[in-house]
Amino acid sequence: MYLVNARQMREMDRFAIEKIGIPSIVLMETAGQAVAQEVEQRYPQARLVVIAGHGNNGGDAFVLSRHLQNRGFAVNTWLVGSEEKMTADTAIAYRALVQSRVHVQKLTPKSWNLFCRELSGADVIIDGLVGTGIKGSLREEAARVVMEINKRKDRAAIVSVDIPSGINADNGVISSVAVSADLTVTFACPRWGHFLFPGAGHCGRLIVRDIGIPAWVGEELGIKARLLQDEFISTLIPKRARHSHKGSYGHVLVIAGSQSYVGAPALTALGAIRSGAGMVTLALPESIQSMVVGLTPEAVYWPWADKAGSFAPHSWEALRATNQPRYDCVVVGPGLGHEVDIDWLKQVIDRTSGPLLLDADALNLLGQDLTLTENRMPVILTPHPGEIARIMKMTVQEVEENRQQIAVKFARQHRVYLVLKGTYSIIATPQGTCFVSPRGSSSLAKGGSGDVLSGMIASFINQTGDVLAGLQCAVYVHGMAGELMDEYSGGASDLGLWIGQALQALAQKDRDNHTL
Ligand SMILES: NC(=O)C1=CN([C@@H]2O[C@H](COP(=O)(O)OP(=O)(O)OC[C@H]3O[C@@H](n4cnc5c(N)ncnc54)[C@H](O)[C@@H]3O)[C@@H](O)[C@H]2O)[C@@H](O)CC1
Ligand SMILES: Nc1ncnc2c1ncn2[C@@H]1O[C@H](COP(=O)(O)OP(=O)(O)O)[C@@H](O)[C@H]1O
Ligand SMILES: [K+]
Repeated sequence: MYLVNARQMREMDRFAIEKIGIPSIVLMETAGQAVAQEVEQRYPQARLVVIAGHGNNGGDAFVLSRHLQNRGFAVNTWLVGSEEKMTADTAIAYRALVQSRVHVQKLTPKSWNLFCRELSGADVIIDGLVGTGIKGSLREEAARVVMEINKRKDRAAIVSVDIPSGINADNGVISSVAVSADLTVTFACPRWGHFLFPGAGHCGRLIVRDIGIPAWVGEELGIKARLLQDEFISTLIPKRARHSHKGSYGHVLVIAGSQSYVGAPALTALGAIRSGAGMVTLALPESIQSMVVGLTPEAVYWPWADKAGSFAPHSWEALRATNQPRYDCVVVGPGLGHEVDIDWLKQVIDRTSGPLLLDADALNLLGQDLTLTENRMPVILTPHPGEIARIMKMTVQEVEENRQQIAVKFARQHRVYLVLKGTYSIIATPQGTCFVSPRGSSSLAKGGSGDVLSGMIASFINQTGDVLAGLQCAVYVHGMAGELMDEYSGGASDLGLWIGQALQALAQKDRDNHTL
């Protein structure tokens, strides 16, 4: 499913109207009807207050008000704005509502108290004040209305049309206030503002409804961002064959760990093993090997020269041995600590082959010289916002406010695959496309979850035989596993169990899709 900004959504609309010939009023009617259906299904017999602005977001609200009234709901509809400023379609939707003998009240200083009383009597408040057309921060009257809506949050369900009013659909920024919705019903495809914070935190449950715009329009318009979904990921999950052996599922090499971070390599190995890797070799500083073995008996161990609990400067020479097996994907970084230097990393990069994933401390080293991976492909970087901020010499806040742009630009410029972790994780490719995973939970906001993810990525790259497919599977399944795990008690080392459950659920979905 495509993920768009406000301009791209307008282009999609225009394409549907001008090139396909769907009248704009039909799009509005379908959008309004879709929200009405969602409300009817979820809140039967609720007393409703519908709030409409004079833009097209308000037009959708007028349509849904008419349909819900016809369905027998008690609806009070308020216009916040003026009839003169209505768009052509909104004016049509407004006339149809009035001519259906529905009374629409206009918010004025005189009617303010009545408006507040009606809000207090509502079971459901529907917010059609402003949608993707917002400019800057909400004007005073709209901001006051939003604050009144939010005051009823405990007593009424709040449903936003398209996007909660006050959120910038391009970047999730809230300039002053925004509606805090329980349910948001959007149309055709989601907007970036639904997945970027702080706006994303105001959407509640997000429903995307088809309004008749064909999916291929996104491709026609060259939209490069997509939201990952169960249906798509379930087709990527590697199948297990009865007639197979450990070599069938790839060999992951993890070069990681130090005395202070004994668990990190074990968690990376766990991520790989619990997501189906055939073989995992752990290259560790010699002195910590005996401790890690107890944590991961499935791995093969490769002790490298040690200096005070970290990799010794020349430990990479282990890679010189001519009889070393071929590794299908190499992960470098988890728990390396600060003792290894950039020359060590350079040697490791130059002397290994196949897909290379740099995580954690390897990313900090890479920040000193971004040309290190220039001659190596494919390279995967998995920074959290703090790591990419260090690499790019920005603040974490700057990163968080520009997640999409930073991920896409960095991946393109340095020709790497980049996973910008966090809520919600973004996968960006060297070709400039990007994918957002809606999956995840605060159960993952704990040390070690990222180590598990790097192992999962390597394992899925090997099993799918494709870097992008491997990344998509790993990020998505990791997030799903987090959702299944208890938010409080689940730790990174418990993820293994939930990875299995997530994979089973996706595999079942794939089977269902192939059953007539
Ligand atoms: N394909 C789609 O997604 C469709 C979208 N439609 C709706 O159309 C909406 C976009 O319509 P518009 O482009 O008319 O824009 P909106 O209705 O979202 O916003 C523009 C209106 O909001 C007011 N406004 C803008 N900034 C404001 C601020 N800071 N404070 C207070 N008021 C402000 C403007 O004066 C104008 O009246 C979508 O959000 C959606 O609800 C539907 O009508 C049909 C199809
Ligand atoms: N609140 C959250 N919601 C969704 N995913 C989260 C959340 N917190 C953390 N994660 C995910 O957990 C992982 C944490 O990685 P990272 O910060 O590198 O941890 P560590 O280095 O301790 O292993 C990332 O994949 C991130 O996207
Ligand atoms: K809205």
